[in-house]
Amino acid sequence: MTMQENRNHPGIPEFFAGKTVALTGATGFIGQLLIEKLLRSCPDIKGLILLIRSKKGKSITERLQKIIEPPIFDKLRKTRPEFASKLIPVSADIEKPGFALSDEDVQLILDEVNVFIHSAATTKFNEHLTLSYAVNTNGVHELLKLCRKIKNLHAFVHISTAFSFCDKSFIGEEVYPTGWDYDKLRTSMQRMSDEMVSDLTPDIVKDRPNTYTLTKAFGEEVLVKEGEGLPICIIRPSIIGSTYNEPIPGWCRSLNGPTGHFIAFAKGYARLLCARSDHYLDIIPADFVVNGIIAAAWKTALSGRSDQLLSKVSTTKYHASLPKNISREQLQLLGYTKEDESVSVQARRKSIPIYHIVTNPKYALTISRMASSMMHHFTRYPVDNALRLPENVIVISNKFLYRTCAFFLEYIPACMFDAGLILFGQKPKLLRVLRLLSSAMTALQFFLYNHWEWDEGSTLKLQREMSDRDQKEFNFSKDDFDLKLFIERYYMGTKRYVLKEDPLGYPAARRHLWRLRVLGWIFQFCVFMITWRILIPRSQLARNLWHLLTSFWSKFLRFTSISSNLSRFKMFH
Ligand SMILES: CCCCCCCCCCCCCCCC(=O)SCCNC(=O)CCNC(=O)[C@H](O)C(C)(C)COP(=O)(O)OP(=O)(O)OC[C@H]1O[C@@H](n2cnc3c(N)ncnc32)[C@H](O)[C@@H]1OP(=O)(O)O
Ligand SMILES: NC(=O)C1=CN([C@@H]2O[C@H](COP(=O)(O)OP(=O)(O)OC[C@H]3O[C@@H](n4cnc5c(N)ncnc54)[C@H](OP(=O)(O)O)[C@@H]3O)[C@@H](O)[C@H]2O)C=CC1
Repeated sequence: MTMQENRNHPGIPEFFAGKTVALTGATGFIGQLLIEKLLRSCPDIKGLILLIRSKKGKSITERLQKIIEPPIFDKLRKTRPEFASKLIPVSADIEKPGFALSDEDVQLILDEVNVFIHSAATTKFNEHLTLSYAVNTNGVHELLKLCRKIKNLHAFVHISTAFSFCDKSFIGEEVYPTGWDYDKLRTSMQRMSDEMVSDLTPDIVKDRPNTYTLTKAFGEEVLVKEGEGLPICIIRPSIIGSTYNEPIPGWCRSLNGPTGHFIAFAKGYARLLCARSDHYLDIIPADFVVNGIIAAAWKTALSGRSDQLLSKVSTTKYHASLPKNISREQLQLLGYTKEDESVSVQARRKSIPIYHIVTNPKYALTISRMASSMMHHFTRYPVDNALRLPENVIVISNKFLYRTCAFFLEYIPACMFDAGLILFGQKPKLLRVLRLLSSAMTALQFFLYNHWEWDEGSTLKLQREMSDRDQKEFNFSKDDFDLKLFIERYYMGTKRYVLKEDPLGYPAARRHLWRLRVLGWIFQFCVFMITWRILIPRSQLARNLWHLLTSFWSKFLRFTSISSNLSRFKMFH
């Protein structure tokens, strides 16, 4: 589809008019934003079928109410108060066969759905492989079975991650082989106990940092191997931050990604970051991701099946490297395969449209610049009740040095603080927070030490193919993107929506910071005096130094009083 041809096609809102969209992951961060954006910017959409599971004793209707509660729906509440009537919740658990959908709900989906967006995933990095596989890999397999039966499906949008192939440093628009036969692996895991799977996980995960990225990569392979004939596309966002502009700037809601660390630094819980300071942190605004997803659905629907393009694609043979600590026989039993793939599978790896929604080094900030820009916000817009004065985030790349510094600068003060809390009859908390942070830091480490670049060809082409109006309404272009402003909004959003602090509470927070600063000076002075008083009776050198200092001090005082008397004398004469 050339740009000119495409301009004659319906625009995005026109395409969605009268269409029904099904969405998994509706309760998630991206799912919630997608619902809002589709209802706001595609007002004639017929409806949204939301696949939700009941959780923690909450029914799906109760959970739907929670989805539309946050302030991101305020605009819609004002302009289209009846918007919720377009939302149809259906009970679906991705971990279960056929999502445990009722017959009526299956029929509703088959009859009504035109666009399917698959956003559900377990995003926890350290999830048990069996559960991660069930949701992130088998979920895709179950969904494709369902989609094949849908009467009028125009597009299936699968949300993956820019890190699904993070074992490579340049990530192209293709689904690389993981080296595993995911189906055989599933069968093997079914025969094993949870402990056995846990023991083997490091060998299975191999060059990847966690089960999340591996099972997401498998999810993409499912699309390659089982999605033939369907109008599929894949979205790969990098680290999703808060919203940049819409529906409100700075919207975020969990500690995922860097948010937890922003809070820890702002509150003064932590001061150190174990990372390569010259590396880029590829954080992308959530509204760019949502707009990219909607635009990709539109484009996929207009382009048709991805395998129509098969003939144009050349094939390459891949040779994935073998895991090291496990024998070849064991590996083959588990499902590791070196078998050659059919030409059609090889071609599909490159023919499924893939959209990288990333900042890429051209627009990203290095970790050290991000840390210093954060520092500026911490003091300008302080958080309430900071524990310690937020100071410059110290980025240390050497892991041993980091641990040593963390012991002195974070753990010892935390122990002292917790001891103080216990003394005043309160529950200790700082050590627990530091332990959580350290677990998060270990989990995120891989992303702070490695460097990636992504091919953005299809994403840029997609932008060019949108009409001027749609480019504005569904913006994900970085042309006018101000990363520093985004980081500021992200931080303010963290404060307002995650910490739930009053945006007008700065004067009190600043006064609190000032008190902390004075307390810090008093503390440093006391520590100095105590150490000194201990040293003076024991060391001649300390005594000499003390005399030197006091004599300098008295000379200085005498000099200033003489010079001020002199100047007074000059004034009067
Ligand atoms: C100045 C520059 C800064 C840069 C700063 C570095 C940022 C570098 C980002 C890289 C990010 C890559 C992102 C890839 C892009 C996707 O594709 S993935 C999608 C994003 N997914 C995530 O971010 C998930 C990350 N989180 C996890 O994997 C797990 O929660 C963790 C961190 C490993 C902890 O797992 P766990 O020990 O099993 O504990 P879990 O039950 O999950 O949580 C326990 C507690 O920790 C808290 N917690 C969870 N996450 C965090 C956190 N990040 N911090 C603090 N506490 C946390 C929870 O709220 C919970 O608190 P309580 O409710 O008990 O009070
Ligand atoms: N956030 C990020 O930084 C990035 C995210 N992504 C991808 O984007 C997508 C959306 O992420 P995000 O919204 O942030 O994730 P969230 O963790 O906020 O949401 C995950 C969603 O998946 C649902 N889900 C998980 N397990 C099941 C299950 N067994 N049955 C039904 N639903 C289930 C959750 O439902 P429930 O509320 O019931 O648990 C929730 O709605 C994911 O595919 C993720 O991999 C990619 C790159 C970065």
